[in-house]
Amino acid sequence: MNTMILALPGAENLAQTLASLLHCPASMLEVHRFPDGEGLVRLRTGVEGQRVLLAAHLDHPDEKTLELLFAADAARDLGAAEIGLVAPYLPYMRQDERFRPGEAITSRTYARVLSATVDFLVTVDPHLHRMASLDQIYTVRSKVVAAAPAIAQWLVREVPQPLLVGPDSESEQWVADVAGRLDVPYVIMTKERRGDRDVQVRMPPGARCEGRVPVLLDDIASSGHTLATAAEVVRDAGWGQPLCIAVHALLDQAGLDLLHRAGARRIVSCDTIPHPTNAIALGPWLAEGVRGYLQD
Ligand SMILES: O=P(O)(O)OC[C@H]1O[C@@H](O)[C@H](O)[C@@H]1O
Repeated sequence: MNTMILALPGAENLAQTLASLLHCPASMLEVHRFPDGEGLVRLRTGVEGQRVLLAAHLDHPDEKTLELLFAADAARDLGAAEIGLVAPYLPYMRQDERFRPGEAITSRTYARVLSATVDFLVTVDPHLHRMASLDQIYTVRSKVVAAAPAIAQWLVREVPQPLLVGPDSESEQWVADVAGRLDVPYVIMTKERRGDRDVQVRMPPGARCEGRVPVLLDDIASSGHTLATAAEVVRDAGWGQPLCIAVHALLDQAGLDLLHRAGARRIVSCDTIPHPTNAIALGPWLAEGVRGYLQD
């Protein structure tokens, strides 16, 4: 079966990277906005009998998900044989519980919608905290690509003697993976979240830096408060200015300013979302993740 990549708006670079690594054509989705804000999508090339890989950056998901649903439905309607989604950042994974009475469990709802839309999904380090795997909420085949190998390779090149630091218990899965690949020590802090922009982070008793460069690593930087508070704790401990790494950089300029004010020596991210901090390219790992679905 022939495969083609269909880029949603903003994912043109991702689509071109995948197209060149997977040796298949890429096409850009056309989106027209009517004066009232409604959108109309149009596929510029035929898809009949083909496997269509939708490439999408799903930060700001409320704006982008409808375009994705319309594109997938149009492709299906126009005869696509199979539809896959390559979304390096999978949104709505954090609200996996009803924390207060009456709240929606949006991770489940979002998973149901995407599972009804595509045949398979490839993503990078989804925020699996209380869940063991995506299969608990996604009913389509899914492949999780780990950012850890790329982050470890980047650190080997850029930071001679790192000490990996996770700002909270959730981060240990990613921090331990990277530290294990580099054979370096790591420390996991404890975090208490009191609100969207109000967190308290504590260093575990007895933690030592031993002359290494502290590297704060988290899966998501959203408001930036988790990494900024952790950076302050690192500096208060006398460990110097930390390097901050996020797999998924959602933060805006105010978040970046917050991190700089907290004393981050440098802020870098993987390219799961286009962002000024992007330094770690995941294209080859994503392409490898997709290859498993291109057997016929
Ligand atoms: O503190 P901000 O940047 O807003 O949010 C990011 C944090 O919230 C958690 O779910 C993530 O794993 C990360 O630790």
